[in-house]
Amino acid sequence: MTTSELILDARDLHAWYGSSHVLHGVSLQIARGETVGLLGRNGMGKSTLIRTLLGHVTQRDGHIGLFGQDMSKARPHAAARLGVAYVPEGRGVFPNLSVRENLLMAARRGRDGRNDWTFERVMATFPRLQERIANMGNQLSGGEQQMLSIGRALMTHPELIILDEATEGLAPLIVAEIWRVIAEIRASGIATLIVDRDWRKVLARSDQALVLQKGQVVLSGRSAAVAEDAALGRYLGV
Ligand SMILES: Nc1ncnc2c1ncn2[C@@H]1O[C@H](COP(=O)(O)OP(=O)(O)OP(=O)(O)O)[C@@H](O)[C@H]1O
Repeated sequence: MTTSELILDARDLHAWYGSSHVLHGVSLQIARGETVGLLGRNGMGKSTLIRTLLGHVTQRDGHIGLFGQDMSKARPHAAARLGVAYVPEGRGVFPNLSVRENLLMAARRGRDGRNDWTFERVMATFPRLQERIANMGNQLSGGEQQMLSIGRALMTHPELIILDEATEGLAPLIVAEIWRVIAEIRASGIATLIVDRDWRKVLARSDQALVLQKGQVVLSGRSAAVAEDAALGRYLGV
């Protein structure tokens, strides 16, 4: 893979919370349109890695390249302007705006002028949201809010969507619905970084995967190979 195909090129990342050293030299590359799974037990550094990539962890070291730009010292929001949409667990919805307003407010063209994720397409992708179109954000169930968050991310025409525990705590039917949408996003050519407790699904639906243990990458590669690795169960505690 040539460097120019990489939309994210993070190398040797370290992160600290005060004196606590949490990431110990993590590298992560994502190519255009690629789906990457990020696995690891609780507290191993997955969210910290994402927050570091987005510039939210200020005590950090290492290189972060995004679309060929050096973002190592960038502030939060700079990544969003470049086309990275972050869908944090159960957040990102305006409670006092309707579903329609939440979506329309997020709308903007992609960096290359793309406008293929229209309001109508998002509605067609999430039939449940269509039924709730006039409801306020705070009248939605947790699953509907999560869908709305993903819908808002799509309306920004991102190059990369980061989904941190998008299915956490949701009913099985809703979880299945979200995985269906994740597959649709993948098929549409948007790169994704996915954190989810269901490691089997993550590995079955991603191109590459990496497993974190105590802030270090202990296993990485093609997802199919990671799924077959004898050490996987030990790292995930399953
Ligand atoms: N704001 C914070 N201040 C101090 N320590 C933190 C903070 N956030 C996370 N940590 C610590 O950093 C380590 C990594 O946490 P992180 O949330 O990145 O793990 P994770 O793999 O995402 O796990 P989880 O699935 O539980 O969120 C843990 O030891 C955690 O206690």
